[in-house]
Amino acid sequence: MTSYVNEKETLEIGIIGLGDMGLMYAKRIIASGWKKVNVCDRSENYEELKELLKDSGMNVCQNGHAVSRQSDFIIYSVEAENIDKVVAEYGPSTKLDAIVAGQTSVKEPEIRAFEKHLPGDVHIISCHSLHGPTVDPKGQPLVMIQHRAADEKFDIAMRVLSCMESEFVKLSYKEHDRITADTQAVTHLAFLSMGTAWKTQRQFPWETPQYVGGIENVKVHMALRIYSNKWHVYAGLAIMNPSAKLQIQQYAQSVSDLFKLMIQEKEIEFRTRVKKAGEFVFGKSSESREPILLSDTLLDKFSLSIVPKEKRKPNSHLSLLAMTDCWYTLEINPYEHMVCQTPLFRLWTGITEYLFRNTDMLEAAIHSALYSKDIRADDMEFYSASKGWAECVDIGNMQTYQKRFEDTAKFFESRFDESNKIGREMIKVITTKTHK
Ligand SMILES: NC(=O)C1=CN([C@@H]2O[C@H](COP(=O)(O)OP(=O)(O)OC[C@H]3O[C@@H](n4cnc5c(N)ncnc54)[C@H](OP(=O)(O)O)[C@@H]3O)[C@@H](O)[C@H]2O)C=CC1
Ligand SMILES: O=C(O)C(=O)Cc1ccc(O)cc1
Repeated sequence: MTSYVNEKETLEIGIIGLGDMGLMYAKRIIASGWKKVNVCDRSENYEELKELLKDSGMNVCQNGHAVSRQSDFIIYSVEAENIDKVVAEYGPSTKLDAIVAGQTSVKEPEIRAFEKHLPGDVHIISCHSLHGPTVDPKGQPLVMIQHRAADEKFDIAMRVLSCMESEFVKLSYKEHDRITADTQAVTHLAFLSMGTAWKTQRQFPWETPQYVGGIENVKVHMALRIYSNKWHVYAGLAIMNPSAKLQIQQYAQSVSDLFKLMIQEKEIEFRTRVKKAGEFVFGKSSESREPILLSDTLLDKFSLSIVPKEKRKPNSHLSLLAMTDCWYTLEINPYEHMVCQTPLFRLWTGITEYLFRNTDMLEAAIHSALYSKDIRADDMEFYSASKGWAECVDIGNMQTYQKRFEDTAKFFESRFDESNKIGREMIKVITTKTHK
């Protein structure tokens, strides 16, 4: 990649939407020496942001027109739900020959908005950092989509975004949406369902013996991590991704099929189905790999629980058995998606792999799924929750999603700070010690 003399002094970079991701991008771009960074949020936030960012080196603008008129590389970092409206408003002001990108988590609506509202003489390159704003971007995947852009413009975008020190992954927007439907939308659905099931039971999982220790800690902290974030991020990437519906439906179906076999105690059918799926996903292909996850014992230190470890009870791990069943049914190999892994997907695949590679643990889960009456209630609630979430995504109503999300989030609110601290540490450990 050739870089140009004085490029960092002269190239104007614009960011529209100064929420968590937009601000993180702006700070990193400035920190790596780019001198002209024009930013804005909604006009009504202008005065407040101008004051707040007066020493940041950013040029705070009144609105997206001002950013678009003067910037050579503009990144929209707004809610997926708003992308069409926001691009319709500011897109026509885009500077001639500029590059326009978007940071939304789902690309089909973003690309559609760009094609519809941007002038023909601007370049379209999209991007997506596959991690949240509090995760160190270094080494994390950063998807780059050269949709309608000259190579020379794509090089500029890569030079600017190299400040993230992320791993670039070049994809088309369709590939992006297909992969993230699996890595993100389904993963989130499983954690959302766990949260809803716990809430419906009025149960803090760390106070219950079957959720104590080891990989249970991953379930608890990642579920709470999602619920402590903004609902629109998860709603957008599930509801607006055309590829997500099928995968989400299949996950809910897998939960339902397995649960039915469990309550009928159909051991042979259940066992055969679980083993067949496990062989497909984790059999030959994973034997030669280093396991993704750290040991169950190491994960024990990430606990919110005061229940002693000896009091641990077996768990059916219905959520993980269903994930494997879903991958098998859709013939998805999760390892092929690791190029687009998010920390959550890595942990989710990691605990599923851990269960399937540990014969004793898998046996205990199968036995408990079929015969432990005391966890039936939890599994029943998980089954209903996953069905409810899948229906909610299928119907596609953002307000319903918001209500479901916030209802559960409220139940866990008092533990967010504590859990997020542990969750961040967990992600740091798993990404630094076992990356790639
Ligand atoms: N959070 C995450 O973990 C990740 C998020 N993403 C994606 O990045 C995008 C931004 O997410 P995130 O930063 O978390 O969300 P935020 O809600 O924190 O940020 C979005 C910002 O855009 C602002 N905005 C809305 N309309 C306009 C407008 N017309 N002009 C200027 N600003 C506007 C919003 O204002 P207001 O709040 O008033 O609407 C808000 O400040 C989303 O599409 C998300 O899917 C991608 C990777 C990770
Ligand atoms: O790791 C996850 O899946 C997260 O929950 C964080 C996240 C949310 C949205 C994105 O577009 C990318 C990452």
